[in-house]
This record gives sequence, structure tokens and C-alpha cells, in this order.
Amino acid sequence: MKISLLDEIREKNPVVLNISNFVTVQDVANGINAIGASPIMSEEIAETDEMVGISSAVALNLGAFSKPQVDHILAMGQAANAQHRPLVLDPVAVGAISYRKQVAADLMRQFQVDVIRGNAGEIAALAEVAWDAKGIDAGSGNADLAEIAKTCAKKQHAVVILSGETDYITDGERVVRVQNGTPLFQLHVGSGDMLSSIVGAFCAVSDGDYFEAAQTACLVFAATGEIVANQLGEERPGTFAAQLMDALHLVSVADIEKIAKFD
Ligand SMILES: Nc1ncnc2c1ncn2[C@@H]1O[C@H](COP(=O)(O)OP(=O)(O)OP(=O)(O)O)[C@@H](O)[C@H]1O
Ligand SMILES: Cc1ncsc1CCO
Ligand SMILES: [Mg+2]
Repeated sequence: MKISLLDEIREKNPVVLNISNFVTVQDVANGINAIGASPIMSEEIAETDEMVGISSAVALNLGAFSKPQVDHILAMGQAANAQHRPLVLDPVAVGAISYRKQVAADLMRQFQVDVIRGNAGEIAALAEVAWDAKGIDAGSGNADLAEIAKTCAKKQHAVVILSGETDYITDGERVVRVQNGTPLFQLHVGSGDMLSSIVGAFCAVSDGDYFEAAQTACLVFAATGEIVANQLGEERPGTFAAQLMDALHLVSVADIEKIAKFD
């Protein structure tokens, strides 16, 4: 865990390029901005190489795509590989919709992702472990979450984040658990999307250690939400979303160190 990466984001202000979804695009852009990186979104395949060229990380969100956008996502992933930019994938609802799972699998055969960030339902689907996912939510199941994450990481040769009440971060061998957070995250649609793009920001300043970047992103994001909830209580999701933006901007390495819970 290298919490000082937070300061490096603020020093370097890396550009994070996103394929986002129309539901949460504003939260994703502002989340990246608030933490100290610089967001850019793209919807045009013709600008792909240039866009990747000016970016220090690429985050692909599969939240809501049409067929032409799949071509764009593919081009972006391949350009990220060709230009050696860290590549994060958020496989939204692949556990609930078989078409999405097929698209995600097809894409991952054609480019190499560095980090996959999803909830239990999404990561179980990519790991081919039985699980009852529910729409964009994790759903329910009784398989071991750390094992699911490890299976997915080995299958895709990527760092995997399985987020939820506990976040499991694994490279397929080692597993780190982050215990911080607040149930308020579940009441704000797009918390997961924000986390995935913020993982991109940490990867951008990580010197290639994406396992460490992924752990640190999970800790900083979850602990920041916990700090907000400690003041606010757990019944105000609207206020939480606004205060989370403020807190992502204000939170310091020392604040995170004080409440960090991981092993
Ligand atoms: N019950 C919980 N308690 C504490 N923290 C939680 C809880 N559920 C989720 N989180 C935190 O919420 C953040 C988003 O993770 P989550 O697993 O909810 O993503 P998601 O399901 O993809 O969300 P969405 O698709 O709505 O954006 C993570 O930082 C995670 O640690
Ligand atoms: C609600 C919803 N539907 C598709 S994407 C999305 C936002 C969470 O990613
Ligand atoms: Mg999600």
C-alpha cells in the first residue's frame, strides 16, 4: 500500500481518458477532477490514437454501449496497449446480461487489460463461478470472494478488484482486503464507476505497479467515503454524493492513514 500516490496524483495531475456511460459520466469526470487528476471523455473513434497519446491512463466502462461504441472501445483498448498506457475495465452488469458478458470476453481477447474492477456479480461472471447477480448490483451467492477474484485474475492475467463491503484486490496470487467504506456508496449509483476511473488515476502515477495502485485507490476511495459518513450518518445519499466530491478534493494522506483498515 502506497498512500503517498495520492500526493503524486495531485502533483502530476495525470490525464485519465474514459469511455463512460450516460448515467454516471458527470460523477466520473468530477470524481477524477476532485481527487487531483484530469478527466477527458471520448465518443468518436477517429480521435482514438490522439486521445490515448495525451493520456496517462485509460478507463473503459461497459455501463451502456451500443454496437458502434463497441468498435470504439476496442480501438481504445488496442491503442492503450500499443501506446503502453495502463488500461482499466469496468464490466458493468456482465453477471446479469449474457450479451454483455460475451462482449466483455470478446474485447478482452483482443486487448490486454491491466486492472478489472467490478462487484461480486461481475467478477464471478468473468471467473465463471456460479453467482446470482442483480442488474448493476452485486446480487447474492455463497462462493468465497477472495477465490472468485483470484480465479478471475488468473483467467484474464490482470489485477482484479472485487469491490463491496470489503474490497478484494488480487494479482492472482496475493490478496489484499480493504475494510473501509460505508453502505452509502450503494445508495449512490456510480460509486463503482467513480472508483474504476480513480483506479486509472492511481495507475497513471504508479510506475507500472498496478497491484499497488489498485489497492491504494480502493483504500483512498473507501476511506474517504467513510470519513464523510462518520460526520453525516447513513441516511442522506444525496448529501453524501456532494460531500464525497468535497472530501475527495480535501482528504490528505494523513487522514487516510488514520482510519485505514486493510490486511
Ligand atoms: N456495504 C458496503 N459497505 C462499505 N462500503 C461499500 C459497501 N458496498 C460498496 N462499498 C464501497 O463502494 C464503492 C463502490 O463499490 P461497489 O461494489 O458498490 O460498486 P458497483 O456495484 O459497481 O457500483 P455502481 O455500479 O452502482 O457504480 C467501493 O469503494 C466499495 O468499497
Ligand atoms: C444504472 C446504470 N445502467 C447502466 S450503467 C448504470 C450506472 C452504473 O454503472
Ligand atoms: Mg458498477
